[in-house]
Amino acid sequence: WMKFHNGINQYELYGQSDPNVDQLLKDMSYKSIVGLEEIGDLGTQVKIVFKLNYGGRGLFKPMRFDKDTEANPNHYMFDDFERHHAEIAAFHLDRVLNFRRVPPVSGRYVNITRDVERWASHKFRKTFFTSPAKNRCFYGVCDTYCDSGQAICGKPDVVEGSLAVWLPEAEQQGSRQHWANPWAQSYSMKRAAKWSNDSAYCEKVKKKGPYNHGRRLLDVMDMAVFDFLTGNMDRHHYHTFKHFGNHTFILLFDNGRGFGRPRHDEVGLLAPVSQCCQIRASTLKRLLDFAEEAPSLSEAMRVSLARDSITPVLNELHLAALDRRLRYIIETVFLCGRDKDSNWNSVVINDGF
Ligand SMILES: Nc1ncnc2c1ncn2[C@@H]1O[C@H](COP(=O)(O)OP(=O)(O)OP(=O)(O)O)[C@@H](O)[C@H]1O
Ligand SMILES: [Mn+2]
Repeated sequence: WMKFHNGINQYELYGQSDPNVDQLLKDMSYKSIVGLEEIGDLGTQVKIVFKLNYGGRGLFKPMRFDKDTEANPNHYMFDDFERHHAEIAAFHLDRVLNFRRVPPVSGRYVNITRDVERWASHKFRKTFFTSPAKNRCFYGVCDTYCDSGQAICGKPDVVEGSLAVWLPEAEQQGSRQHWANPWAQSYSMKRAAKWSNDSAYCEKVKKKGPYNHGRRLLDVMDMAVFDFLTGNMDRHHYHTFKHFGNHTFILLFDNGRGFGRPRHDEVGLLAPVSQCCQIRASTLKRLLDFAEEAPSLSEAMRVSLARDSITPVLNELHLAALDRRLRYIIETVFLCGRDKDSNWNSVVINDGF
């Protein structure tokens, strides 16, 4: 755990072939839970910070739906539930794409009695009950979805979920800055997002800091590629580590609303790329490699996810969607180059990252 914290640098969360990350993933799946912290104040849905043996800590999001349940198409994104399998798959996708900007996430089986109730405070413990089907359940304390109708239930007391490695605390160089995503989706049922009907939107963003200088705009393009691949519309903000300044990578946690609709491609998520007509050269190369040579993106993901304790994590529909969306991104970039009279130097940017 300490190696992971110490290895975070200005450009990435961990090194390309860091063996410690695989060890960390295993530890998060299997090391004993020795305590917990309740963090109902962190967001709308129930989640728990578990303390593990040997000083580890991780953010647990319990399973609400199995991996084949799709998001309700009549729900706006902000009414969608978080999916633990999306958190796990997003980490693997980020690593397969060589971004290394998502904190490691593992699948984890948790015993509600032994691992949760045992360590729960008085207030938390009052939310535990046995369901009519004789399974052990809890609903926790949080803003919106914490009542007995939305309880998390074990089988009979074991529940599956995702465990994300805890990032360093603010006082240990972990202080994070959060930034509004210029291309955030609309969070209103009545209003369209401001970028969606303004053809000069990108030019306006490009004039403002931190997008007018350095790597940030290209990192936003990478974020769009990533969110389009996962289908996560809930990127209202993004984070950076404060002490690395502005010339640093975008940290991508909170991916639980991805992988909800494998038959649908949310093209609006790619608006930054189609409006700015820019992509980082290393990102495009990575995407082209997956499009043209083996392994395909879906195959690379299948192999990577096979090592998780709750494999397969993604079903075939979600894996196929990754290949389809990958082709769509490449087409979008090619159309940009064509429209700019094949001035590829303004489309594909080699910034050394
Ligand atoms: N791996 C992590 N390490 C440390 N802190 C984290 C980690 N993941 C999340 N957090 C903190 O917990 C907060 C809530 O986490 P997250 O955004 O994943 O949950 P959420 O339920 O989707 O929240 P919201 O409803 O606010 O979007 C984050 O804003 C962040 O401050
Ligand atoms: Mn969220």
